[in-house]
Formats: sequence, structure tokens, C-alpha cells
Amino acid sequence: MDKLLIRGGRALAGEVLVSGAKNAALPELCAALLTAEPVTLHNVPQLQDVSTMLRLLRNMGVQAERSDDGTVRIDASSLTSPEAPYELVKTMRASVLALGPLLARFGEATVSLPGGCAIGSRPVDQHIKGLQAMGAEIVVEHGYIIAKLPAGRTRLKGARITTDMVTVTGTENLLMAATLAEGETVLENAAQEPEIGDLAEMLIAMGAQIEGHGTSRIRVQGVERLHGATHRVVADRIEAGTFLCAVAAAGGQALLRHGRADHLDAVIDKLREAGVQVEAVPEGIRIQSPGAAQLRAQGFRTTEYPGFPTDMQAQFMALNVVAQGTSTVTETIFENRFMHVNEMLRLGARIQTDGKVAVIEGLGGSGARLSGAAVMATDLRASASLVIAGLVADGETLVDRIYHLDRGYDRMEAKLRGLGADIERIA
Ligand SMILES: CC(=O)N[C@H]1[C@@H](OP(=O)(O)OP(=O)(O)OC[C@H]2O[C@@H](n3ccc(=O)[nH]c3=O)[C@H](O)[C@@H]2O)O[C@H](CO)[C@@H](O)[C@@H]1O
Ligand SMILES: C=C(OP(=O)(O)O)C(=O)O
Repeated sequence: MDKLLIRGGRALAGEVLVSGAKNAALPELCAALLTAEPVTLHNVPQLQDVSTMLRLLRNMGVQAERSDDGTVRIDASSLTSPEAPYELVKTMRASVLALGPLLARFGEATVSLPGGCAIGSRPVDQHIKGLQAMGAEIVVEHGYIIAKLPAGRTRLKGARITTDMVTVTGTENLLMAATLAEGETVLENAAQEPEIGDLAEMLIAMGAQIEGHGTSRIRVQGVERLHGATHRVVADRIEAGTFLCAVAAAGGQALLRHGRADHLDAVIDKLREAGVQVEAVPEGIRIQSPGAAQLRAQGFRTTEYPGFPTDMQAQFMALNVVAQGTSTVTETIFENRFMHVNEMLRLGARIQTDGKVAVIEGLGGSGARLSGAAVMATDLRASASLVIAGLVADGETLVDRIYHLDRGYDRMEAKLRGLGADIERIA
């Protein structure tokens, strides 16, 4: 069942439950490696990436149980091998998040290099550089990062680390490693994404001493050991943002229950400028839209948080394609994140790209419409953008290779059907 069939043209209405964040759950599952005591995570989303991460942990000898209500219990009291093999890492780059915790608690780790992926080359040199500054001896051989503590040392040592660029998983790996290091670690140029704040809160609940998370300087006083804890994964701002763009484009109104508007300022500002009503309410986020043809397309540049997220670029572009006016979208984080463009062209979009810049001539008000066609998903957010385009296209759109979508969206088609979309999963 790896295709989605969408019959476009319906407005959306109703409620959606926003799931826990993929990009918080993945590092938090790895954080459970930092303690010998059991860790319980609630609100873990049902995603392929979460299944892969659980396989990775079990492969190391960790006990991990998942129940249908989104609870995961992890017991990493003993480990058979501190290793993340290529077979698992190649399907999910976030496996590299095992590196810092394994090294910090067990003094050794062998983690496959993630390699490039569809959206860009995505090296992990900053993770390695930071761990080396904390005293780790690291070689890269046969496609593996092989890290260990020098002879005679049992802990990493605190260090002041300034990464060359802002890196999300790099900050997370170094933050987790620093919690068990000897002395103080200062992470300069740290990423400020809400998922880092959520991870830091979980680590603090485990006994870590961390200050400054949510800013670009994080200070960690290392402790000898961490204990078990229970933590609830923060709501997925990218899933919420995707549904905001879907409702904005298709028209209608919805409540995104548990959605965190305060984590989506840059996206919500653009939606409001486009002419969509978006409101933070105690239950989540409310949206009302007259439909894309009545909206004004908005230009943006992707940047680190709190700027416009690269993980929302494709979905907002789908909206710009059907809104009124010409917009310019600049992707500054990943060098190859416009793969949805060629597929959108197959649906009748008017887009020109030049390097990291895309210029979109919106169809709104021109009398032209997207027309449904078979398209191919190429990566996670590209897939979501094609689903949004399909919701507003005339006729049937068939989105193939939706295993990309399943990596990071918790039952997306069921949630869209709950809003009245005509969408089904077919073989
Ligand atoms: C699991 C997870 O949380 N994934 C998110 C994380 O990915 P990820 O953590 O992989 O992305 P980074 O923040 O590390 O990447 C930012 C930029 O830095 C570069 N870089 C990064 C590390 C490094 O050692 N060397 C280097 O050159 C990358 O190639 C990229 O150009 O943040 C991205 C940027 O918000 C999001 O798109 C991903 O959804
Ligand atoms: C790029 C993404 O994820 P990952 O880092 O897991 O590839 C994403 O969530 O859009």
C-alpha cells in the first residue's frame, strides 16, 4: 500500500490531533541510552522512523516496548553492542543520535556514517569535531565512525564547543554527551529548535544540569550518572504546519488540537499575511481560510529556528502555487530541497528554479487550476507538499512512494479524511 489517491476540490473542516514530534521523539529515544534505569516516553508518534529507532536500540540489546497509546518504555540497563549498523542508519539519518549517548555512557560507539540523502549531502563532521573536543578518539573507517575514550579515561571531559554552523542533531548529540562528561561543557552557536528544548527538559528530568537551552549558548555541568524519568514528547510543529498549509490551500476551517502556535511563528505570520485567519487557542491552533485562490502568495527564506523552517518549505510552496501573485522562495539550509518542483510542474504549477531560489507564479485569479496527475514522492516533506497540491487539483492525483511520508507523518491520510478530504491509500 504505497500510493495515495486524492480526489481534489473539497474544502476541509473539523479537528485534527497533532502527534508528538518526530524530531523530538528520535533524540529522546536515544537519550534513554544515557541511563541504566527505565525511561518512559509518552506521546511518541506512530512513524516508520520511530520503528527504525526502536529496532536500532533493540539491536544493541536494549529492551524497548511500545504500546498503541503512544507510550514507549526503554530499559538500557545492559547493552550487548554499542553499534549502529549501516543497514539501519541508511534508512534514517537520525540514527547518528546514538553516537553521543553511547560514547558518554559506555565509553565506545561504532555508528555508520549516514551518508548523503535526497535533500543534500548532510555531513556529520561537527558531531565528530565536538566529541573530539570532549576527549573522544574518533576514526572514520569502512564507512563507520569508531569512537572511544582514551585508555585510562572513563568519562568524556567538558569543553567549549563552537560549531561551524547551526546544526540541530549536532547540538543534540553534543548536549546528550555533555550530560555525563566531567566538568562544564558550553555549546556555542547551538540550535534553538523547540525539539532541543524538549530534549533538554527530558534530560533535566533524568538529573542532568543544563541551562540556556532554547538560546544559542547551552551550558551543561556533567554529572556522574543519570536516572530514569517519564517525559511527554512535544507536539510536532511541522505536522501542525503541514495541516495549516493544507487547510489554507483547500479552504475551510479546522482546530489542530495540541498544536503549538508559539513554535510556528514564522509560518503563521506568513499565513496571516497571505490572508488566512490563524489563532492560538487553549486547545491548540484554529485556522480558517477562504481557499488558496483568494490568498496572496508569500515569499520566504528558510533559516534556523526561529526563522522559517526548511521542513515547511515544500508545503508552503504548494500553497504559493495556487495562491495569487508571484513569490520567491529561497532554501538556505539544504542544497537539493526543490525535488517537489518537477512533480508540481506535472500538476500544472508555474515554477522556475535557479540554484537555491524558486520563483512561483501563483495560479490564483488566473483562471488556471492544477490538474491531477500521477506524481512521485522523493522525500518526506516533498511528499506532503504533493498531497497538499492534490487536495486542490482538479480530478485525481496519485502520489507514489509514500514510504517517505510514513517516515515522518502519523497516519496523515486518516487525519485528512477526518477533515473531509477524499484520500485513500492504495496498492
Ligand atoms: C532528525 C532531525 O531533527 N532532523 C532535522 C534536523 O536535521 P539535521 O540535524 O541533520 O540538520 P542540521 O541542522 O545538522 O543541518 C543544517 C546544515 O548544516 C550542515 N551540517 C550539519 C552538521 C554537520 O556536522 N555538518 C554540516 O555541514 C547540513 O548539511 C545542513 O546544511 O534539522 C534539519 C534542519 O532544520 C531538519 O530539516 C531535519 O528535519
Ligand atoms: C529532513 C527531515 O528529516 P530527517 O532529518 O530525519 O531526514 C524532515 O523531518 O523533514
